Amino acid sequence: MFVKICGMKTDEQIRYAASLNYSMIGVVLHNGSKRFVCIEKAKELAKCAKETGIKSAAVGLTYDEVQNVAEYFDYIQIYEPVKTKFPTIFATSEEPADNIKYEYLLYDMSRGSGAFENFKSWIEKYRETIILAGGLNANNVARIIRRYRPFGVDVSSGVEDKTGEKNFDKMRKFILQTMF
Ligand SMILES: O=C(O)c1ccccc1N[C@@H]1O[C@H](COP(=O)(O)O)[C@@H](O)[C@H]1O
Repeated sequence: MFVKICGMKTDEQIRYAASLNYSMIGVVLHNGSKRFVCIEKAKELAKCAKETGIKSAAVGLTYDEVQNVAEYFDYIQIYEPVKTKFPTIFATSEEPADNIKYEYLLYDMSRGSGAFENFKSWIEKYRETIILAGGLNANNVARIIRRYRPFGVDVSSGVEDKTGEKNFDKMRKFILQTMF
């Protein structure tokens, strides 16, 4: 199971995610996010991910938000269907048109809000390739995996504590729930 964790803000968080065998980390460059990091910090975090061997994604709502750091990351994660020269995680809550090109398809209604909503029925067609996100946590992820059998899952709020910081105990419990 592919398991991505989003909203990394420190080297320590990245190293811990790598030690737990998360598949990919995300660094958020959307200015309105509480997980926003500046360009220089994003470059540092991308370097740390490379050192640990974990894959990395620069996350923004638009290509404009990630384009200045894209070359430092393995992927960009964007919510608009633009063609770029970078390997792309296309994030959407609508079924993608056939002409949209991406390396990974991410279903995400939440965009880092932690809100869970039932997944739309069109995702069933993509179950072998899709990554599911939106309000996942250690209490619901195993049920979602059993129900949809997706390629992967992605989490952010569900592994944070009340202050909005990544919680190492929740990170560990989450990934354990994806292994069965
Ligand atoms: O995490 C953010 O702040 C964010 C901002 C802008 C676009 C996407 C963002 N995060 C992505 O949303 C999913 C789901 O988040 P959550 O688990 O419901 O909090 C997350 O995994 C990121 O890929």
